[in-house]
Amino acid sequence: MTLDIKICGLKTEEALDAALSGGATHVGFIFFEKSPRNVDADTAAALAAKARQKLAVPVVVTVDADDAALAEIIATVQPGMLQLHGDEPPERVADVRAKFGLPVMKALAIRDAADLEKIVPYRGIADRFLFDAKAPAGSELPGGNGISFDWRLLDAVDRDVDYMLSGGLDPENVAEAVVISGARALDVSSGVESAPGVKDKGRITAFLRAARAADPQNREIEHEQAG
Ligand SMILES: O=C(O)c1ccccc1N[C@@H]1O[C@H](COP(=O)(O)O)[C@@H](O)[C@H]1O
Repeated sequence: MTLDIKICGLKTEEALDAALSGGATHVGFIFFEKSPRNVDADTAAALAAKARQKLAVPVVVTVDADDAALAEIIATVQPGMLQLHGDEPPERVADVRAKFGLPVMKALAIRDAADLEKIVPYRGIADRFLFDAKAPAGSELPGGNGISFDWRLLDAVDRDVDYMLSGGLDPENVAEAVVISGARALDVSSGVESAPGVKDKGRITAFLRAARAADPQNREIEHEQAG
């Protein structure tokens, strides 16, 4: 399996096209009013439809959203996955999964080894985890802060835990992140922007290229083809 790569916080067709043509497997849409990446449901729906045509998974990102808000967003956008990026407890994740019939990726904030224990009550409930860095004190955003955590911590994660690595990734550090963490899935937002909420298509392309080049699976394939 080659890397899953999610480009998050998309609001424009230009950025979406850069993500899709660079081989993004997932594209994320932020539904959080305080975020500079907040998008309206109709715009996200049009972008999601185009993503689906290219076999990329549209992911709706919410923060402690209630059922009414989720129902409206899901009906309009028709995502393939939900990313719950707030303080949703395991019961709420199970409830959302059951009510909306979509796979759920639960975001967990990581700073040190003890934070990885947060996985335990969600195992068997969340379909996937998203490990993001803890937001800095005073930030209004639970994600999208461009901050990394120590990728070596992920050595301790069981191999059967399906997760995306996020937090402060960018075209310059993603190769190192792949090598150090061993992650099989990546998620990026602010690291492919020219300003908060403004995606940069050159940085999206560079990120995808650098991540794919660092993927040990790709290197194996290239090696087999050469030999
Ligand atoms: O990006 C946002 O504004 C955001 C707002 C609310 C919840 C989650 C958000 N983003 C998620 O955080 C990760 C990490 O972001 P970054 O790469 O460090 O900028 C991002 O990939 C989104 O999934």
